[in-house]
Amino acid sequence: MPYLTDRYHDQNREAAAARPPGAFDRDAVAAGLRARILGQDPAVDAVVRALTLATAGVADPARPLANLLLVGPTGTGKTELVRQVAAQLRGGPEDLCRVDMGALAQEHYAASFSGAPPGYAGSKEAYSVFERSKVEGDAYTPGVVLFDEVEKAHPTVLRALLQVLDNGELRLANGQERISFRNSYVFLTSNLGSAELARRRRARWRRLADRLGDRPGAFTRRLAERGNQAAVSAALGDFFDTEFLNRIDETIVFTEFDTETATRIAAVEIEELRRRLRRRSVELVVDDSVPELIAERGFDPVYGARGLRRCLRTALAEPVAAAVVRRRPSGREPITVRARVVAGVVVAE
Ligand SMILES: Nc1ncnc2c1ncn2[C@@H]1O[C@H](COP(=O)(O)OP(=O)(O)OP(=O)(O)O)[C@@H](O)[C@H]1O
Repeated sequence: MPYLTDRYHDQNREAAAARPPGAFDRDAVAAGLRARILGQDPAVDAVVRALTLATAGVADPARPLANLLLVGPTGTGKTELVRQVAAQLRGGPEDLCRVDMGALAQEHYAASFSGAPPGYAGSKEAYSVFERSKVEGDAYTPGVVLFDEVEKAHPTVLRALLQVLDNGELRLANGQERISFRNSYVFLTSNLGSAELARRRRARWRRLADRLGDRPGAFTRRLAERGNQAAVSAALGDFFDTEFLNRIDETIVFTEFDTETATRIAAVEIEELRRRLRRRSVELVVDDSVPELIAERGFDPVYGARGLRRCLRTALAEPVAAAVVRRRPSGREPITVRARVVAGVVVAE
């Protein structure tokens, strides 16, 4: 007799196949992702391609809707892209099942991936690291699953993950239940190859510095990108079995971004701050010099955009907060705060 959960998943898949046509607006999704993920157009395009293939029903029904491996340096938008996919397809950027594979590096924690075996505490409750509703979605909504820093997981977890990537199912260790990933987009992130990319970048800059004035043209850039792809593939090939890599539909390489992209990201983050303040009746007016200052101070190619947020807090949010409490120690009457750069620091008044 088939498991009840199997029946549920079969129904789930049929229902998913019957999603009303037009529910996925490719252009709107692409524009939404591009507005939030800056300087990584090839990565956004690759994800939109995968979503389109799956929505058109081209994907193998016995596997996840797509298995995508996102690789590249820290702070370049890998996790953020998955969050934005969840925002586009589900209830918001937090509406996804995120599994921190770094936390499953040791064998005794690794067991939580597929739950407790029979006879162990928790086996009846079928606990695992997965939130079923976010993995399985429903008739109109796909699941979104993110396995972060996949290279850090214990080998037993990687073996179980293979099941997920291959059959779109995870049999829980209690032997009685399964979680279906067949209606999910599965994303995996990894920093493998990043050290090599950084080394290549340094070498490139050294060569360029030697030839002062010789700016990289489109051809040189394409050549460098191809070299980056090859460096990442080599690092992945050294670490993962071919068996694992063969189950990935596409490997998407994120690249380090430049100061111009960092300035645009700073502007997006500032917009977010303005929205938060507006909810408290504070209108923040920011001079163009502010995002430039934040990008200049907070951006470091090694840490990507991670430093930007920290810098935004210390360089802009703190003086703005001080201005708000100075001018409006209590109450909620609307005020306008202007922020501009004076002698290298943000002045808010
Ligand atoms: N390309 C980008 N466009 C817009 N914002 C970005 C981009 N990259 C990074 N950010 C910002 O930086 C923060 C950190 O980025 P994110 O978590 O996506 O990094 P990551 O590539 O997943 O790094 P890690 O490998 O360390 O997990 C995000 O919350 C986002 O605000």
